[in-house]
Amino acid sequence: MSVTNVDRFFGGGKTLTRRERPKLHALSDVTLDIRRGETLGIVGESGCGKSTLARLLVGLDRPTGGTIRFQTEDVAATAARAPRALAQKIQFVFQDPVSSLNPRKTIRAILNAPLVHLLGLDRAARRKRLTELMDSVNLRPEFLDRYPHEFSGGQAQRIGIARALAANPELIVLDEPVSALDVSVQAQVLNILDELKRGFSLTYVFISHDLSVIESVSDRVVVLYFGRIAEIGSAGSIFRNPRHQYTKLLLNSAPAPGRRSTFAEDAETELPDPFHPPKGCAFAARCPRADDMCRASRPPLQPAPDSSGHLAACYHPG
Ligand SMILES: Nc1ncnc2c1ncn2[C@@H]1O[C@H](COP(=O)(O)OP(=O)(O)OP(=O)(O)O)[C@@H](O)[C@H]1O
Repeated sequence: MSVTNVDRFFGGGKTLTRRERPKLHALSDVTLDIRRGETLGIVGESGCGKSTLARLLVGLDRPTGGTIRFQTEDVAATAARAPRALAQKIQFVFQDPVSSLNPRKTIRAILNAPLVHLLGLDRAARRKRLTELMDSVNLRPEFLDRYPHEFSGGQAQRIGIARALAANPELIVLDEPVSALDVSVQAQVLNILDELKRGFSLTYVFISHDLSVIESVSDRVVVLYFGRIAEIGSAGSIFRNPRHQYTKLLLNSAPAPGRRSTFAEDAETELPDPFHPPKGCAFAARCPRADDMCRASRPPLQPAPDSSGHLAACYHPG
């Protein structure tokens, strides 16, 4: 998937009395590639645009600028013209496992829907696939006739994962898939995701505000700050050698190893006004190294000198 110069703002336009309606910049100028077979982690504190990006990647929303292509197709155009074809390739797992499942439907009905509507399987093929799906998320087939409220959070999230897997997608976007779960259950779900990824040659975009989760699952990591990419690189490089001062601050304030803390607890969370984004670096007001240049102009994403593919939008990296 290629995301090129993507913007998403909300609001804008004119009121009835022709006054300018303010524009909220949720995402600005986001460019990144998602490579086949990788887990791309996207991390950032609340309000930085993670969920907005997730919705754009799966075609639930369309960018106000820029393009998102999956293989050769424009995601927003395919979502409008052939949503089922898109859903066969790209799936989504939500944060809140229980409320993302229809409470009035049994698990069998929930899992059957994509098998009928996306794959057009006959009854015998569906029965076989249902057993395989339940098995792949370590749930007993007897559970098929139960309702979502009868499951624990971890079990419900495994059903959410089985539902995403049902149509044999190539890419799964997981938006905070373990954030609502207890830590012990998180590990279980992360292990299942890892096994599924290898077993079915999947590609994941894994969104979380939790540094320790992102560190444990990602091949590459994107750090979002205030709707822009602050830094992107291999997980090893980001966690061992962060270049953006924002990432450094986060890592320094998070206890390692097994850092359990998350952004909201660690960093001061006051962000610039999203209706009036600053001219320069959005992190300048919080940054120990900020100078006049940082406040006057926005630093572009620039590669590290070691040609590792690690980019940071910072005038004073490293
Ligand atoms: N439909 C919408 N209308 C107006 N503003 C929106 C809408 N969706 C998101 N926003 C705004 O866009 C910004 C980014 O929100 P988003 O939900 O993508 O952040 P997030 O990083 O996922 O945060 P959280 O982890 O709290 O969900 C926020 O300022 C949010 O208020």
